[in-house]
Amino acid sequence: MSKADIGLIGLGVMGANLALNIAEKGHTIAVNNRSTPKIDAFVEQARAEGLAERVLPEADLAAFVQSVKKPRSIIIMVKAGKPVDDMIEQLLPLLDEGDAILECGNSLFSDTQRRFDYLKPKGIGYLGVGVSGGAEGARHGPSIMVGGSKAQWHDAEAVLTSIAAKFKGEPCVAWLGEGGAGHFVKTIHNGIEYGDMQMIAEVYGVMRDGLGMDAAACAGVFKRWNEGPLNSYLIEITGHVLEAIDSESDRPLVDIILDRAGQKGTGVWSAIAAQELGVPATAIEGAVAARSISSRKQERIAAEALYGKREGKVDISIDDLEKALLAGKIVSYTQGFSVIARASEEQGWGLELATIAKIWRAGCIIRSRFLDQMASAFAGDAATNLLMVPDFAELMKEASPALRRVVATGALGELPLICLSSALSYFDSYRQARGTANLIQGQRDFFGSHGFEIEGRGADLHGDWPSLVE
Ligand SMILES: NC(=O)C1=CN([C@@H]2O[C@H](COP(=O)(O)OP(=O)(O)OC[C@H]3O[C@@H](n4cnc5c(N)ncnc54)[C@H](OP(=O)(O)O)[C@@H]3O)[C@@H](O)[C@H]2O)C=CC1
Ligand SMILES: O=C(CO)[C@H](O)[C@H](O)COP(=O)(O)O
Repeated sequence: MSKADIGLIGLGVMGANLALNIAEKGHTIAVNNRSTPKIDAFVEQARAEGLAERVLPEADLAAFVQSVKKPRSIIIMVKAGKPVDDMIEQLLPLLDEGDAILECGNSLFSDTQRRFDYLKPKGIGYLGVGVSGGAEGARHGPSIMVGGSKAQWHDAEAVLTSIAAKFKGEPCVAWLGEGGAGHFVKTIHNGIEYGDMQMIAEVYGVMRDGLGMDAAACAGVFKRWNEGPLNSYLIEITGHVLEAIDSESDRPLVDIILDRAGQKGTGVWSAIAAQELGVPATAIEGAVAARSISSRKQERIAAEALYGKREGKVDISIDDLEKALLAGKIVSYTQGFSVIARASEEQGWGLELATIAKIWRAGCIIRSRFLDQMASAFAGDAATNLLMVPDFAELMKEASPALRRVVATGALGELPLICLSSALSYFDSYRQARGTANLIQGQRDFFGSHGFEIEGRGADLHGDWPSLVE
């Protein structure tokens, strides 16, 4: 084979599937992986899929780089963090000016920005590319969020567009902004994914523990919901997860999976970014906290023994649960998009919320019917807070009473709804013209002379507080 159109390093779950996708779309691809058995397994897979003639496997990194056409585009799809920096250092002496690295893992956006700045003076282009859709998405069409220099994007555009998911023919890929913009948007995508998953799990908890429904009955509800306004990939797979039976025990698989959620970092990064930007993202924060609580299994066992096991049924309709999920989701997406909008202002990225909603409509884990509505809403309205966009305000007016009933029922029925309840509290705080921070300002001035404002009298005023010293 002559030189490959593009190179890819890291044949794990995502890299292998992305490479097959690229080959399937007619591009020749050189591949490399740290451990060679993965290269052999990949070649076998490519052969089985009739794509071997477009694949150029190279176990030696220098030979791999040499096997790619100049100016080279090299995708890195390895574990995020230090492995990416190590890989860049290994590649640097092998690359020529004008070559580009496309880093497609879940990297922290500030790492991407640092790498971009480090490589620029060396004449090496760097794109930080967020890829979502899991193994299936990578193989058949992911959603792709690109950050970096626009010129570099133009060089990679044809390949990335060819492999991206399509929504009614429109490719779910876009250049979003300079430096770390793509990875920032991917991080918030994952934060929203955390919120969606947690709210779904909470509603499942109400069905299982509060309504006494078995896994099959819950599966039936999620399948039905997937036909309505909640239609989405995550609702769809929830139905499948709930109906799976473990062949060894003949029990629903979900009933024997340990209730301890893993997390690799993007949820936490989303929550940290939101806090640093001063944008409330209570749904994402609640979802991250819920995963952390879930991981403390032994503590929870001890606490249940101390406080007693909750028991008994609650009185809530399936219809209310569906609407509560919809309202919670609106709040969570409102928060996620607000974080993106604020970060864009601070970083000068010029991110377009409508474009982001559009490229999330297919391919990614949070794809849903709802995102199409959101893309139209952002396209037609300057508002960055979805709760103020007329269509979503109508939806919220209709669905929020159900969210309130579900949260109240959960509180009285001792069912944990950390994400749904924080979404409701955000909504109630956001729509309250006169809040309670007046008291906080009074307290701050009392103990620290921090000052407060009185309308018509000006800012930085102080109270004549009593001394508590005896
Ligand atoms: N799985 C998913 O659903 C998604 C994952 N991602 C992100 O994509 C990236 C890859 O994930 P995924 O494919 O799931 O991971 P896997 O665990 O399946 O594969 C990890 C890959 O990284 C390589 N690797 C790890 N450490 C090093 C190192 N120090 N030097 C060189 N290579 C190294 C591994 O090589 P070796 O075989 O030698 O160990 C392997 O090829 C991550 O950033 C992940 O967060 C993004 C979207 C979805
Ligand atoms: O990026 C992804 C999906 O969009 C990955 O699947 C990611 O690993 C999910 O995050 P976590 O492992 O923390 O649940």
